[in-house]
Amino acid sequence: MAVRAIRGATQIDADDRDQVLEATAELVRELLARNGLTSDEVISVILTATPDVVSEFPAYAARKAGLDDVPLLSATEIAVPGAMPRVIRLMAHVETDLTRAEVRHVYLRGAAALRTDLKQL
Ligand SMILES: C=C(O[C@@H]1C=C(C(=O)O)C=C[C@H]1O)C(=O)O
Repeated sequence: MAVRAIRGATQIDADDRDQVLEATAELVRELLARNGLTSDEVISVILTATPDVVSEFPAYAARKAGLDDVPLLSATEIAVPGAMPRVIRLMAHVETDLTRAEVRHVYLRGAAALRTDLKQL
């Protein structure tokens, strides 16, 4: 069993609380499913939102999505001029037998355009 880091991101259409809740839940769900994980194997998750997203804490959304006993933290992504708007990102540390090469990073919706270099299944 090793500790691995998994990245993910998604994009919402507007800074709307329901969209933050729903898109973050989808991101958490896909991260767990694509990597064969349960919440018991998640050590911690840091979530960021671009500065234009203030309607809800992504960490709250992740807890509501099932990570209820996982340490979570929300933070703001830096405001790089011209960067993609309304993006919620996550970095999860997990315990898994997956090798680093087997880990599936999860880029959903418009955020898929951020990392076209990553293999996605
Ligand atoms: C490209 C992304 O956005 C930014 C760039 C990153 C990178 O180059 O690794 C990571 C997070 C963000 O600061 C991303 O989320 O993957």
